[in-house]
This record gives sequence, C-alpha cells and structure tokens, in this order.
Amino acid sequence: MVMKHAIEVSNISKSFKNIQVLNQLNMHVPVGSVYGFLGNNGAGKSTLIRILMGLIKQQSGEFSILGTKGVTLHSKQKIGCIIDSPCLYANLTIDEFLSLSCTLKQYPKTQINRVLEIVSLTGSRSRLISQCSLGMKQRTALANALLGEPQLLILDEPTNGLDPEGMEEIRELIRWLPSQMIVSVLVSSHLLDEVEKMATHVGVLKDGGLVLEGELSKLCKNAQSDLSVCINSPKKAIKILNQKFGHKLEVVLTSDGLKVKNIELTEAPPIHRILVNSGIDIFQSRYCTPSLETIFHQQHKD
Ligand SMILES: Nc1ncnc2c1ncn2[C@@H]1O[C@H](COP(=O)(O)OP(=O)(O)OP(=O)(O)O)[C@@H](O)[C@H]1O
Repeated sequence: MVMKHAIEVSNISKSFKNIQVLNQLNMHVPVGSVYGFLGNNGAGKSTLIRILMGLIKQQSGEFSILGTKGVTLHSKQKIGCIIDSPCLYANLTIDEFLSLSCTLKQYPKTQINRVLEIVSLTGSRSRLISQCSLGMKQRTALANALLGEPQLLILDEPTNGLDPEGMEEIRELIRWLPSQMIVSVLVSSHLLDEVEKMATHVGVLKDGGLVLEGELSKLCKNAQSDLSVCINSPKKAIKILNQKFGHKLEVVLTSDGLKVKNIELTEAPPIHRILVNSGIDIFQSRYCTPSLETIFHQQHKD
C-alpha cells in the first residue's frame, strides 16, 4: 500500500504536572510535504517533537512514523532531526564533524560531499566550527541531519536566533529539499510568515490541538480574498455598486477608496468597468489573496 502520511498523530495528550500541553492532538504530515508546524512560544511544538522522537512519552494517544507505529530504532535511522540548538563540536572542522558523525552512525563517508553541496558548505568544509557564523552552524547541523539519506526530517525552530539573511538561507534550503531528495519535512516555527514562505502544508497548534491544518495553497484558495480599489468619490462608488449588485457584494470604505470583500478574481473586471463607466477614476486596484495570518484570524474571529 502506498504510504500517504510520513507522520500520523492520533489523539495524543501530554501534561507536565498540572499543565495540559497537548490535548488529544491529531496531525497528518503528507509524504513529500514541507509541513510547517506553527504555534506560539510554549504552545507545545517541542513537546510533540520530543514525543515523536521517543525522548518523552505521551500519556495517551498514538502515532506512526513512516508507516511504523511509534518510533523504533529502525525508523529513527530514517529520520534526520534537529532539536533545540544544534549540538556540534566546536573544536572540529565541519568536515571532521561530519566524518565523526558518519563513523558513529555507520554511514559511508562518501555522503559528506553530497550533503555539503546541498547546504552550500563545500567551500567552508575546512573551517573550525567555533569560527562559523550561527547560520553556518545551522547549515552544518542540517548537513548532519541529512547524512544517511533520511526519508523524514524533523526540524525544531531551525531559524531561531538567525539574522534575516541566515533565516532566508535556511528557508530556501528547506523549500528546495524535496526537489533534491525523497524526503518529507516537519519544521516547527512560531512565525506565521516564515512558515508561509517555505511550507507546502501547515498545522497550527493552539490550546493543545491543531486549530488549522491543510495544504497551504488550498487554505489560501478557500479563504476570503478582497479587492481594494483606490479611487476618487468612494461614497458615490459604493452607492453605484450597491445599486448594481445589491447585497451580493460587501463593499466598505477605506482610507483611499473602497474594499470589496470576499470575491472571486473573475468578479473584479465587471466592478472596474462599472466604476469607470460611471465616471470614477481608478488610481490603483489590488486583488489580495490572504496571508496565512489573515486565514488564521478569519477562522478565529469569535
Ligand atoms: N519537562 C518539562 N517539565 C515541565 N514543563 C514542561 C517541560 N517541557 C515543557 N514544559 C512546558 O510545556 C509547555 C510547552 O513547551 P514546549 O517547549 O513544547 O513549547 P514550544 O511550542 O516548543 O515553545 P517554543 O516555541 O518556546 O520552543 C511550556 O509551558 C513548557 O514550560
């Protein structure tokens, strides 16, 4: 049977003393996806990742990874992982560190060239880790996680502490990985816009469960899109649109014109035509597909 999900979580609950962190959480990470696991600081992302890696145990519920129930030594060999800040040996060069890692994990050292190439560190392989920037250290950790050709990568906040340039480098790398190798990626973050820039799928953790999960492009498509039009005489324009379309359109005033809420792109041309034919000048018009942040807020208005 073809495996659909690299990770499948069913009804996982976990509490620490009297703090309920995960409450019957369900999650589905499709094979081949870059799954952005979003949640505020303290939401419980690391807790779930630790459970998935077998570092702590859930109180109830179950999960499967790469088609196997729970996490076994065998499945761990197919997972590359970065949890917390990367654990690197500062006094070794990047090359020496990866070589040591290959020895410990019994992977052929011939893989080192390939992973260095993927993370663009080939030219810096002889550099001491203590002399690397944080971004280079993070890429070294990623290279290390890629040794053994994992089928699943689990990355806990991999851009934490990086400057904007370093963040973009890591994002670019993660986005690009599934085209380079057969791998599914679970990447956690507390930044909505960051996940939006690299993920194909998203799961938003809040109050112990996922409040939003799905393919990013579908979530965006199904969400409300608005048309913002910068015009003269916006009050007159709203009157005209209301006469023409009645309650079919929700039109509101904005600081520089009007906004038609929740419409399809195909509805924009007739709106423009009516406005222009009524003698209204259009200075600018923008059809805005919603950001992940907007989608999130649209779903949690109440
Ligand atoms: N071993 C522990 N003992 C007690 N409480 C814990 C333990 N580990 C985590 N917690 C608590 O569980 C909650 C979730 O923590 P977790 O680290 O999973 O969140 P997170 O979403 O990864 O946050 P961040 O983005 O800040 O890393 C927090 O309130 C944290 O204090």
